[in-house]
Amino acid sequence: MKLGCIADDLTGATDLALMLAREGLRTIQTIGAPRPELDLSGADAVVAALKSRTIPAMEAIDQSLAAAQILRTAGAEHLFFKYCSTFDSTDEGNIGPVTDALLTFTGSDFTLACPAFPANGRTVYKGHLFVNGVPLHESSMKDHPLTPMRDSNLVRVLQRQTKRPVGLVAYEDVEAGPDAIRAAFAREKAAGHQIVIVDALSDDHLRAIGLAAADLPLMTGGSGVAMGLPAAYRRGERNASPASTGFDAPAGRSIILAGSCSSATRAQVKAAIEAGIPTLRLDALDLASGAMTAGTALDWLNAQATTGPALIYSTATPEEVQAVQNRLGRMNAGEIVERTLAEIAKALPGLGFTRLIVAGGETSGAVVNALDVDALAIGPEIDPGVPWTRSLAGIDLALALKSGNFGTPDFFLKAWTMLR
Ligand SMILES: Nc1ncnc2c1ncn2[C@@H]1O[C@H](COP(=O)(O)OP(=O)(O)OP(=O)(O)O)[C@@H](O)[C@H]1O
Ligand SMILES: O=C(O)[C@@H](O)C(=O)CO
Repeated sequence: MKLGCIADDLTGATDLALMLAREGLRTIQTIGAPRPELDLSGADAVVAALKSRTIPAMEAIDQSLAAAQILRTAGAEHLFFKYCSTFDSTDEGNIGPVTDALLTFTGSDFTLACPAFPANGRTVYKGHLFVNGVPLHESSMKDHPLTPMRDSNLVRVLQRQTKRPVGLVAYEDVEAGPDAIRAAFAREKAAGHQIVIVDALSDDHLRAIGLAAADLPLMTGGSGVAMGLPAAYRRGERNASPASTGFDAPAGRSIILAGSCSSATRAQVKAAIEAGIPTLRLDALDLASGAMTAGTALDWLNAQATTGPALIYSTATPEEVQAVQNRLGRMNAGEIVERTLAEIAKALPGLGFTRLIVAGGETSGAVVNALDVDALAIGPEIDPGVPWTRSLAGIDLALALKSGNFGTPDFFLKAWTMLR
């Protein structure tokens, strides 16, 4: 196995697995660290999806190291730590602490950190992260329910999370190509920097970074910076991207579960409502008081006559989320909603639902754990960063696990048309 990847959330893992598969690596995604009985012998890359983005840093380190050990034992030559393209984290971590621990694990003292993903509007320039052209701290990420991002300067953000000195490889070096990037790595290393934020504004930049960094024992970043790795492993030869074609899915009913409150998900919920999809809104305060339960939602679902997809969502505006968090606390509010969506998900196969779209990384983690899904085969891309997937064992399900901020407004409507 060339590459063992540790992703800090589920939709992030799917995003990375899609990138690697699309660029030509035989890729398997596992939920949690791979179980020993899973046959990984045919895989060039394995992406282990943790749910470690917002847990205490020590726990994130323990889980990441455990996954790293299993991947290494399974033959992984290099490791990749995947986090969000919007660098979701707090001053307590977990990007810095997990990177530190994985550097120590790999016995190395240098890596890069690059969340850029231009296809989804994430670019890094002079160390500053932009989301669709807007500095991170002015984007909707400033209001994220769990990891509000209030500083766009990633050198500063990461330096608050690690004692290892953080440097920058800026646009000029990246633009000049792989050799210049390698020289910049050497320069930064000589200056004592152990982690470098790397600028990237385009896919060409990402491919150049991939070529320059493919030999590092550890890479960290969004899925974008993995784009060049498969070609680097093939020594520069490009892979023809498979066309997005139909995907065989188990027969059954379709449902959308949305726990993401991102602006993209809000637009997708709005479009679904406007298109007349049956919808049920979960109110976080009602869930907390017990006035509404998973049972309420399941009763509603049973009462739906339509054969088309239904939507259950807790998606709310930043003001509504703030009000809920003031009453319940940030993590507690998130957990109450996640627990309810997980409880609903657990009952879905019994009601004949086999085709699911889930919006939100934390939400997807909760839902897929509830459904006992172990590993996923990666299917075609619905939108950049979001593939259809199919469970590899256990209950046969087609799953589209959508990162909060990904997808066009009609995502909840159009994704179904790819299923056969
Ligand atoms: N109405 C609400 N009030 C408060 N918290 C909520 C509400 N709805 C959802 N949440 C919580 O907000 C968090 C959203 O995180 P999640 O990772 O699912 O979405 P996201 O951050 O938009 O997606 P991604 O991580 O893929 O970028 C979850 O913990 C969820 O339970
Ligand atoms: O990198 C991203 O933006 C996504 O893959 C993600 O991690 C969202 O949770």
